[in-house]
Amino acid sequence: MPPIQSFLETLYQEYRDLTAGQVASYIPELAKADARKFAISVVTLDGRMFQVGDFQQEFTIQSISKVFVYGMAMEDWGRDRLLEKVGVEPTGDPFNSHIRLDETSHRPDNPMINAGAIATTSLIKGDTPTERLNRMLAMFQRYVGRDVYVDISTFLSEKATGHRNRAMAHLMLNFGMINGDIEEALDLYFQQCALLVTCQDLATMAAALANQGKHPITGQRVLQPEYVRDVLSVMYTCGMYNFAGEWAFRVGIPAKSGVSGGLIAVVPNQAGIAVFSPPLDEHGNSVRGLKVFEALSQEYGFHMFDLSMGHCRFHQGLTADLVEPTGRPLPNTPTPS
Ligand SMILES: NC(=O)CC[C@H](N)C(=O)O
Repeated sequence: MPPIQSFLETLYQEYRDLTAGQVASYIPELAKADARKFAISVVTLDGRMFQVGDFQQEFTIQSISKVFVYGMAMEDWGRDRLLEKVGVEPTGDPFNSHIRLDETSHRPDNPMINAGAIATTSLIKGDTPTERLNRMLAMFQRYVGRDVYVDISTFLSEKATGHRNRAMAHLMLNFGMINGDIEEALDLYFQQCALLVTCQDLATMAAALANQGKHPITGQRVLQPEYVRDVLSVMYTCGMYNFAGEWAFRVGIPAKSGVSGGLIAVVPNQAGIAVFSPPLDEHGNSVRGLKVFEALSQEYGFHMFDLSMGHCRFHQGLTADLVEPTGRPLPNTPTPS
C-alpha cells in the first residue's frame, strides 16, 4: 500500500504527458486555459494536504459551484420546499442539454445540470442582487477558508455568449419555475461559475463535505449536517453529467466536474480530493481527472460498495503519511480493521 503522497507523484508522472481531450471553448475566456496545467490535491478531515503539480493555479470553478449553491439553497428553503422547485432525478443528458422539465411538476430534473442549477441560484435569498452575491461569496469563503473573487473576464464572457442558458431560464420563467428577474438570476449563476479557486481549494471544500459540513482547517461550520446527505446524494447520482452511471460504477464516490477542468470527489468521513486539468472528454469531464480517480479508487478501494476492503485501504494510504512522530494515528482516522 503506497503512502498517498508517493502515489500522487506516480500518477502525476504517469499522466502529465497525456494529450487527449479538448479545452472547453464555448465560453471564449475558457479557451485560453493552458492544457498542460495539472494538479492533484487530497485534504484529510484534520486538514493535512497531499498535493502534486499546479495546485496553486487559479481557475474558474464553473459547474462545481452547483454543489455548494445547492447546499446553500437547502439552508435557505429547507429540503421539501427546494424539492418542489428542483428535482433530484439523473437525466443521462449532457450538462447543457435543452431543458426537459418534468411534465407535471415542471421542475428541472436535478440541480447539477444547468437548468436545475439556474433555478437553484434564482432561489438564493437576499433583497438585492448585491446582497445575494455577497451572501454567496460569504458561503464560498467559508468553504475555501479565505477571501474569494469572481473573475470578471470569464463572467462577462459567459454573460455575452450564454444564450442557451438564457433560453432555458426563459422557459423556466414561462412555467413559473423561476420568479423575478431572469437577467439577475443568470448574472448570479454566471458569477458563481466564474469564482476563482485552486485545486487545493477544491479539495478543501470537498473535505468539508466529507467532514459532515465542517471545515477541516478553520473548524467553521459550512453546511448544516442534515443537508450534507442531500448534497452528496445528488453529486453521486448526477454529478458527472451523462457519465454519472459509469463513474458510480467505476469510482464509486460522490463527485462533480466542471468545464474548466476541475473535478472534486468526497470520500465520506475521510478526505476531499480534487484534480485540475483543462482538457475534457466528450462528456465534458477532465480526461486526466478521470484517469487519476480511477487509479486512486482501484489502489485504495474507496468505492462506497467495495465491501470486501471498504475504506480500510484508503486509510492505510492516508495513515502511512498521517502517523505522528509518536506513532499515534491522528484524530478522525479510525484504525484500519
Ligand atoms: N459544466 C459546466 O461547468 C458548465 C458551467 C458553465 N458556466 C455553463 O453554464 O455552461
